[in-house]
Amino acid sequence: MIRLQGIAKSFRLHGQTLPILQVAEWQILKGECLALMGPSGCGKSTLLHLLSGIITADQGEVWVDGQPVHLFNESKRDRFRADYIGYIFQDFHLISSLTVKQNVELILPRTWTKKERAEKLGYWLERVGLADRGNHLPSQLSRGQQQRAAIVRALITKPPLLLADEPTGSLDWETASEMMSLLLEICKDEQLTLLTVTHDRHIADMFPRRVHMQDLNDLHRGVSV
Ligand SMILES: Nc1ncnc2c1ncn2[C@@H]1O[C@H](COP(=O)(O)OP(=O)(O)OP(=O)(O)O)[C@@H](O)[C@H]1O
Repeated sequence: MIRLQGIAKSFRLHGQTLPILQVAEWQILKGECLALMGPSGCGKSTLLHLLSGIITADQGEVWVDGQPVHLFNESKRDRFRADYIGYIFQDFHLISSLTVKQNVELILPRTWTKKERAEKLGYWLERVGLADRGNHLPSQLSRGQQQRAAIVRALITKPPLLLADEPTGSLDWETASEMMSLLLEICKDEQLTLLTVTHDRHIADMFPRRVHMQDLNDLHRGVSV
């Protein structure tokens, strides 16, 4: 599902080049659910941005579900992101003036009929326990409910790859573990691939596979590439 080959990524800052990522080779299989851990600033979000085509590598290959993301220009990467990637953020990124349903409807393909939209929305809101909250504004929901709405928005189109950047970072432990159990259960049922960045050891322990950036990123292993 994901294959990285010979990746190098640096940022230019104040006239200096800061190497951030060097990944010789890495693979995630279709349907795998994986927690990505590592200290602050080690490049976890940068890796997610590379996989979703928000940024490009200086060199190397990024393959997602058979797509050569490294070869795409900006508009093709935008299209790829819309079709292949579901993103879940720490702070939900819901539009505050829109209801839960309206927030989700914004990203639905124009080709979906009105009936299809209503059915899928109904199904997924029910599935995450928000059946009676579709017409509520984000401010009328708890933080856990807001993240559930964000999960529906990320996966309603069944993207092959779900990327979650600290999705439980702003939730209390009980809400966080409930939300993560739900997300893992859904990904298993729907055979979705999930890559989740987390600082939380207990959240990471819920995943069948865990990877530390230190093991992935040659810069942090002191390996010269
Ligand atoms: N656009 C940018 N320009 C310059 N430096 C950047 C840019 N984006 C990220 N960085 C730097 O790259 C490094 C890795 O950032 P990244 O956000 O990937 O880390 P992270 O592991 O996700 O950190 P955290 O756990 O704190 O969120 C940091 O030192 C950061 O300052």
